Amino acid sequence: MMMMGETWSQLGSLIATAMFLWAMFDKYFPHHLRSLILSHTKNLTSFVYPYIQIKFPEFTGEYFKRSEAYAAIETYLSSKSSNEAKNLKAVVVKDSNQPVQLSMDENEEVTDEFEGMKKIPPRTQSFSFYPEMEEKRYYKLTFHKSHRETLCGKYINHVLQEGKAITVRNRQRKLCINNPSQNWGGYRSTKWSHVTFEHPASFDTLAMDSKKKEEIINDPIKFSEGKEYYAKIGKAWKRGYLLYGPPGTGKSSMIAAMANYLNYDIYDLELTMVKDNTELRRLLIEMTSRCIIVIEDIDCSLDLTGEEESSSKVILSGLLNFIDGLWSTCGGERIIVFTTNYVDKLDPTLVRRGRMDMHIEMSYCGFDAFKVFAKNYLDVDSHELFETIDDLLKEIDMTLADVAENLTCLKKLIEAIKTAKEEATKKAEEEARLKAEKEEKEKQEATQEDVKVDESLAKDVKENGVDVVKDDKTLGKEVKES
Ligand SMILES: Nc1ncnc2c1ncn2[C@@H]1O[C@H](COP(=O)(O)OP(=O)(O)OP(=O)(O)O)[C@@H](O)[C@H]1O
Ligand SMILES: [Mg+2]
Repeated sequence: MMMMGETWSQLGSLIATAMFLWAMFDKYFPHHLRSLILSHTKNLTSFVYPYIQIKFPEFTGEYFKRSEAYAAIETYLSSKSSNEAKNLKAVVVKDSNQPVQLSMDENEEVTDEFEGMKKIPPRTQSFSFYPEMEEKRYYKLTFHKSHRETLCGKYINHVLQEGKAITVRNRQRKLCINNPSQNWGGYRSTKWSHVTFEHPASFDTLAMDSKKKEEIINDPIKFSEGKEYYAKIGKAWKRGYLLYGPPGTGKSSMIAAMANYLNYDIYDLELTMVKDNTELRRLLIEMTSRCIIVIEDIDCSLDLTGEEESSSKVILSGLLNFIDGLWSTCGGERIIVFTTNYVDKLDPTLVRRGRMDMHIEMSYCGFDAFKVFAKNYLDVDSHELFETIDDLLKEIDMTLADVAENLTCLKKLIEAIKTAKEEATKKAEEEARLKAEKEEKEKQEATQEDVKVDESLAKDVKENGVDVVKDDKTLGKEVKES
């Protein structure tokens, strides 16, 4: 404790002396002498520490969008740091040529070499990684001032380009979901959590009408190649699809096939977790480009009836603003997909043409769709039973999920379709019976009501001696008299 007290008192007197000297310097040295001394001090400092430092913060802008430069440096360093840094972070990556990817841990520093500048002591340039108290993370590039020109231009470009190239090489697509809002706060918290997207669906495995499928495939392909076209016509580079149809007809499979084909990330936006427009905007701004934003069951997500009305309307307006308002231009190269089982329930403003560029109906299994399944599941291109199946499918609405489930062999499928048909017939008969019963009951109730009215009228006549007809006449007389 004594030692501590002494240190503090020494420090105090040191500060007091420094302040006294500064005050004397400020008071007695003429202005020109002062600037001369200051410039010499600067030169001296630069001689003693001839390094320049550049910071690359993780987040930029009002909404703290994660900086692309930061991400590129992070990736670039992951390829450099494993030889040098002592503290590393490991991420296991499936199906990659590098199953474990290492990157610099916090407070680490690595030295890099560029264009033969490695001989210059003590180091050419180094990146350090510092989390501060407020958790603002950044990479700091330190280099000798004699390399300023090369390093500020060429080297930084090299790092960013290399970082992006590594990202493309190691690219694993992400399936992101929005976090519950209580997890927000601080710089480091992300609005999205992600897992690696590994859905096996492709346009080849997607069963549907072949002509329709071709149209659908061509559209996103044209879109993804259309950067110049969108710039030329002055439209934001994005496209909206509305997928509608009964459950189990392939809406989610279609989204997965699109993402796999285009090599896009998927952002599965759960609107019911979004509390207001600000939150929505922050989520949307944090998405990477080249992604598909999916809002499943949009009719359930935006409950426009009852208590939820006001907040849902706000979210709806924010969503529309993002689809084709000013916010739509941020990010670029995005596909927005809404799915619903009930297209009629949707707010017309949301699905009007131009807002959702393509409305795609996913319907029950037809013969074309069945043929895709037969090929994929059984490796059969044609078969004598195909005709029977074609006829049966025309008579019954069967979802693709049900067909897929029963496609262990053609005979079993035929049995399943027949059973489904019988069940559907029974169900229809039962519904017709219930409807007839209901109508009959309503008819009977109506008759009983009429009888009751007649009885009460007769009672009135009996008790009061009032006759309706007579009463009417009396009334007519009164009117005339008045
Ligand atoms: N068109 C299709 N092509 C290939 N497989 C399909 C298709 N439709 C359905 N399936 C099969 O049925 C399963 C369910 O399909 P999917 O989840 O895509 O349906 P959905 O239309 O999104 O249903 P929901 O409306 O319930 O979300 C899939 O895992 C897939 O195996
Ligand atoms: Mg689905």
